[in-house]
Amino acid sequence: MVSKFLEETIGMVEIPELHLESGRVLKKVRQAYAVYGSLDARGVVLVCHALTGSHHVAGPDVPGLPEAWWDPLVGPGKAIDTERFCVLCFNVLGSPYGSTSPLSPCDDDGRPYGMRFPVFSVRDMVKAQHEALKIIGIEKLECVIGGSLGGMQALEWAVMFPEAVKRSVVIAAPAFTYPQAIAFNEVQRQAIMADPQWRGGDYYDSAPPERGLAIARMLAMITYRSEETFVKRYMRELAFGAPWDWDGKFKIETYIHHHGEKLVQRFDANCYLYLTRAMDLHDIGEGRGGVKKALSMIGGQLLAVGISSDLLFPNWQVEGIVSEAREAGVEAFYDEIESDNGHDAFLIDLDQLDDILRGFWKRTMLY
Ligand SMILES: CC(=O)SCCNC(=O)CCNC(=O)[C@H](O)C(C)(C)COP(=O)(O)OP(=O)(O)OC[C@H]1O[C@@H](n2cnc3c(N)ncnc32)[C@H](O)[C@@H]1OP(=O)(O)O
Ligand SMILES: N[C@@H](CCO)C(=O)O
Repeated sequence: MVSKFLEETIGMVEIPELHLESGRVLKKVRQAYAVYGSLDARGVVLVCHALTGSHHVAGPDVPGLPEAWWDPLVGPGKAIDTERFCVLCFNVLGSPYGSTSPLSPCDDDGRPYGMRFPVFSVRDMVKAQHEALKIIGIEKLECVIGGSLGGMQALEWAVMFPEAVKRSVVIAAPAFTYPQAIAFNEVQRQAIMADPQWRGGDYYDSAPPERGLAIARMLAMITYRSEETFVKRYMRELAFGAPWDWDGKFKIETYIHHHGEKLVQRFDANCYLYLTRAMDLHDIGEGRGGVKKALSMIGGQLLAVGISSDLLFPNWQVEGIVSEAREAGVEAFYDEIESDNGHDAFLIDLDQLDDILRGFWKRTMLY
């Protein structure tokens, strides 16, 4: 029977023990997830979310979760078609939207872990998702797809579990995080840590470090857009006042302030520290004899999608995955979103992404 509406189920799986790359062990690890369509569908598509996203990928608002971020792409008849596939997304380890994170109670005293939470990696996120899928009863994935941090997860999925992943789509993510991106992340973390309200991460009984987190997001927004966008939208226009009196602001200033103020209402500063650290640690070649050797482990087909104006993870870094993967004998394709919107184009230019995905499905005979 064909259903006209998107059906979403929010669930939770608990993994008894998760052995992290660092050697630390987390017990009773919770993985919140969303499922779209029926688990009896012909196959499963796993969607991986980015830094501040959640497992709520599509559909109407869900209380406690941010607005759906890929609604135009996921649903009946859409590029990620919930009438053909069961679509699943996990809230990543370390995120504040339900999965185990620095907000979770620590075994020692029942208080939130804060900075006592172990540093974890993208591989740990993927390992947790793999364990959770086993509990749910899913062994094979028609496709794993994600952008940014989600793209890092999709690539790790393809390398770590080649027997399970038939296709992977890596959008706006590199094979490893280059130094400039680590530098951007470090400035953001320092903004949080310099906020006196951060208190070494132990702020759960007091006011949270909103100022620091807002400044972190302000910088991040500059890396998520592009000079072209800012010139087109704001150029040097004033939002209000006179800038030589300190009471005035350019429109570009009020824009980044707006996004800073919005994030503090929905995100946790310690989670931000840990998730950005996990992005820094991303390197598929690490411990595997280099990037090409790691890519040679991929069993299925790979599509990497760059963004022409991406400042954070420039298109040449994404294209590099494909050239190395081909040399390693993997059936790999490169495509590009042509856009001025910068890194976040994978959340904005969805008509282009729709075409790119449908093209990849055709090429790889998904349908
Ligand atoms: C994939 C994932 O897993 S991550 C989750 C994705 N979601 C987010 O990142 C949430 C934050 N949102 C965003 O970054 C963006 O809104 C996107 C990526 C969703 C869409 O991008 P765009 O369409 O370019 O939106 P834009 O960046 O212009 O933001 C629009 C907001 O800025 C405000 N804004 C625009 N210009 C200005 C300005 N000069 N001064 C103040 N505010 C401004 C708008 O009023 C609007 O506010 P609202 O969101 O409160 O309604
Ligand atoms: N803007 C998105 C993507 C960042 O990579 C987010 O906040 O998660």
